Amino acid sequence: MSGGAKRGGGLLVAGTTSDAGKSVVTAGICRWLARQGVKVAPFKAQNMSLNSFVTREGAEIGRAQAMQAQAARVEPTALMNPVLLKPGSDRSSQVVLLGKPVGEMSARGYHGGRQEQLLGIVTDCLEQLRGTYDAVICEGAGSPAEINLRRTDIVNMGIARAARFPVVVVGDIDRGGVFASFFGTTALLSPEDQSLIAGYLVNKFRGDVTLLEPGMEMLRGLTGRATYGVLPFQHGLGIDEEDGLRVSLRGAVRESVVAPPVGEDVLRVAVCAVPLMSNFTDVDALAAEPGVVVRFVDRAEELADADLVVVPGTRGTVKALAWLRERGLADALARRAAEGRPVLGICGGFQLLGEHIEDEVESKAGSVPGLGLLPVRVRFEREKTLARPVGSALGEEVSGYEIHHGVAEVLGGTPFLDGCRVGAVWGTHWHGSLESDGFRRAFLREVASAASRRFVPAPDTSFSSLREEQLDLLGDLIEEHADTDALLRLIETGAPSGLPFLPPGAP
Ligand SMILES: NC(=O)CC[C@H](N)C(=O)O
Repeated sequence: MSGGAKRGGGLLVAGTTSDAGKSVVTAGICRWLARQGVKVAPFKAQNMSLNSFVTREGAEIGRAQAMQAQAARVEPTALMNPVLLKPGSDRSSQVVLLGKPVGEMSARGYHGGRQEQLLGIVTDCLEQLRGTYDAVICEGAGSPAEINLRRTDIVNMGIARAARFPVVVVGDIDRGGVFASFFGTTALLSPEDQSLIAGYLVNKFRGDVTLLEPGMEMLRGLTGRATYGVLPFQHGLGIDEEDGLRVSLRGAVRESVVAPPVGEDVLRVAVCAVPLMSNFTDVDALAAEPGVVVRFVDRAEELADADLVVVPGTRGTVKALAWLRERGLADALARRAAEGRPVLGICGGFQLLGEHIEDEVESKAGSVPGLGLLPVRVRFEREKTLARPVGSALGEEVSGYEIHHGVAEVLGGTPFLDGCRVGAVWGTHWHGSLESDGFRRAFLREVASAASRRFVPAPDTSFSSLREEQLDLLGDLIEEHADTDALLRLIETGAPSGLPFLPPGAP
């Protein structure tokens, strides 16, 4: 395959549960194949996430697929994630189709018909990718054995069946129950689906593999299927994961780099864990700086010792505003602003720092007063702004991306990217600006000085190199701990024939 002799091979990476590690395994396989000279693309028919990215063509896709494209060393496109569901509540999501929003939909309405119509579209996207790439590594969602959803499935066995792709099921052994999960996941599928389940991949293993080996032998005896690898537990690999419907990251600390701080003080960043937080990955670039400690908070008291408070993006600007007020965070932010202590609002977080919001689109709440910390008026439009702007701030080049319905009219302050700054309160619609190394350092110097901290940013943190290192680590995991010859055979020739059927099958 490495010579590009054969087109259109592939594999579906499914999971026994959400969070089993499908996204990172898919990325690892992409990086390993790319290193072998294989022209490879990632694919996820349908993703549910509030962490999204804008392609060069201006299409919105899940961040996980953009990260996997980088692992594959190819430019991300809408084909790689044709359906993106962005939850707006527990029951409804914005449906983004081929990179553009097409409407809000209830879960019932979606599974009750719409999803079936989408199978044709997503298989068509996969076929287009297969026509261009030697291999397409597909990621499933949740578990392929969600028996209530199988009939309308377009992301697990639905897509594997349409493409006749072999399936490898990833299980998280750290939670226990991995053998039963592998067995049960297989045994609850129809005979036709089971014929594509090639085998298993154990993820997040700690300890001595020889202790696991008898279990894998028994699993082979029970299922007639091989375990393609045992990947060890690794810290710090949570790059651009999906967030599913997780409501809050309250109390979570973003994993920081191991390098010691350069200056005498650390810098504490508190990120308000607003409802429907979008692209909280924006703060990963801060956590990548030695000496910057990033944590998610939801109490006013937690802002007291923070040197910088970030109000991140949200799919519910008006909802987030009400939440900040209810929890006393709004008052704490106003006090900070008055004291000249730094606050950074990004996208939805920027919008709510303004004076006024007119929203007949997202919340349909009409006219809502903002926190009034920035001279900005926001009006929500039906048309979504999707862009990849470049510009400069604090004398440094900045690039970012924009995903929002709200349009901001900036009425004063010092210009800052597309937004403005008043005193120590900064606001912009741009996501990803902190990934620009020079700007991030300059911004952190401003924060340190406003907070009177003897914090010094490291002179050489390169966010893109750190990201590359992580992707390389994922490639190493696959190369060193999976049976890559067997995986390559699967990708090239499909599931082995004669795989046994495990009763009872699909109900
Ligand atoms: N990404 C965001 O934070 C979006 C902000 C807001 N919900 C809008 O659509 O305008």
